[in-house]
Amino acid sequence: MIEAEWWEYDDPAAFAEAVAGDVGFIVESAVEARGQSLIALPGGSTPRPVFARLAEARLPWKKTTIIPTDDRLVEVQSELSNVRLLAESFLSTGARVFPVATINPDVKLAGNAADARLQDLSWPPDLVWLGMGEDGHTASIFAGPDLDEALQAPKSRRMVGVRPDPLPAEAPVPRVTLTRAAILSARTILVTIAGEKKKALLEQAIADGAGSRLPIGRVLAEAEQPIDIHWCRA
Ligand SMILES: O=C(O)[C@H](O)[C@@H](O)[C@H](O)[C@H](O)COP(=O)(O)O
Repeated sequence: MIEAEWWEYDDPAAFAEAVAGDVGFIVESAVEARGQSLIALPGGSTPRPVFARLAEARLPWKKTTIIPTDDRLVEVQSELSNVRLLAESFLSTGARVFPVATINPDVKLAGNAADARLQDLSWPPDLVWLGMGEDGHTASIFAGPDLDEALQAPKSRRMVGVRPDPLPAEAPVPRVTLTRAAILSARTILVTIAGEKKKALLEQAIADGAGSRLPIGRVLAEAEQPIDIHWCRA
């Protein structure tokens, strides 16, 4: 049974402030305990106001590495690039923003390259922060041909390449994504969603757990750590 703790907000500003505060606490605690922090941040639109607040916080950024939970296989200057948003949001803080995507027509090779890059990092992440799509995907773990590989990858495998089918309308490109094992290795897992529809979907995924038809339910079902869910009504 997934142990989920829900935090609910009516006001987007309160949501952004609370999540930025939690992430900042994780970064500070990690640097205090281990001299460095590694956080994995999601793409999408929900996190953007949080990134803006977080980047203003006085944190040990120079001892912090930021990776995308997943990224699209596009040029870094593309609007679709997650690492581009992370660089725009956090490079000015002095944090290291660590790209994982390479342009490769063979998504499996792109996945191998991304995994090799992450093998160079001190693991596990102090935080994996996830969003969720209206189809229940999380990171770039989608239902479809690559789901089992992302779910069943061994603990040593940190990223895989995927080509969702159908390609998601908001970013119809192949991707690399953290595997379930990599997500669950995190010291802390945090999920942010907005709107009633996604709340109901995530509640169902959590209730269904390993039997969920939604990727996020399958990912979180094996979690041993409690999952903090921040939901903004608006
Ligand atoms: O690369 C991505 O698109 C994200 O990692 C993805 O998993 C995102 O978190 C969800 O699609 C939710 O996106 P919104 O926050 O925009 O709803």
